[in-house]
Amino acid sequence: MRVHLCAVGRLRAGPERALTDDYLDRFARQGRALALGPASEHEVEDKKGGGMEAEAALLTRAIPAGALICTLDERGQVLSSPDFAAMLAKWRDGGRQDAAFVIGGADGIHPDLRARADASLSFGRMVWPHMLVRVMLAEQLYRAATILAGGPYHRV
Ligand SMILES: C[S@@+](CC[C@H](N)C(=O)[O-])C[C@H]1O[C@@H](n2cnc3c(N)ncnc32)[C@H](O)[C@@H]1O
Repeated sequence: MRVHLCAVGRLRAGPERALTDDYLDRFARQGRALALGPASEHEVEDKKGGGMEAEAALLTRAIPAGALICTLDERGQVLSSPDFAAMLAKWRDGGRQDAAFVIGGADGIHPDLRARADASLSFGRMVWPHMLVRVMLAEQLYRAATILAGGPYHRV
């Protein structure tokens, strides 16, 4: 199952870019034997100030047809890392080719796009900057792959 990170905003060169690249590389390597990944990033930007609605249209275009959709949202479900790994494995085993993780912009994700999602994942009730959410998601994807592979990275 291919993984897509569909995000509002560009991660420019800097610590968040370096960390995201590192974790997504590790995820690609670890996930290969698990039929998970690689993960690709799709960054969208609405330069006309169209707000959440315009961003939702761009995000919808970035999500591959037929993909399972997981929004990143502080109002979403808080999962343990093993539970997140189990969700990924279930999605992979369900036979869909693509899973899209959607990260919103400053105003969040439009309610219509949130309503279409198959899952909504929260990294706690605090609001994080979208760049950090991308880093954390990349790390959790890598961690999930190590959990599914039975590797030593994740310790309970
Ligand atoms: C700066 S936040 C915008 C928050 C916005 N006020 C809202 O109502 O969603 C940008 C994006 O980061 C992600 N995000 C921020 N905090 C999060 C959290 N605790 N859990 C999951 N995703 C989060 C969401 O995708 C959000 O759309």
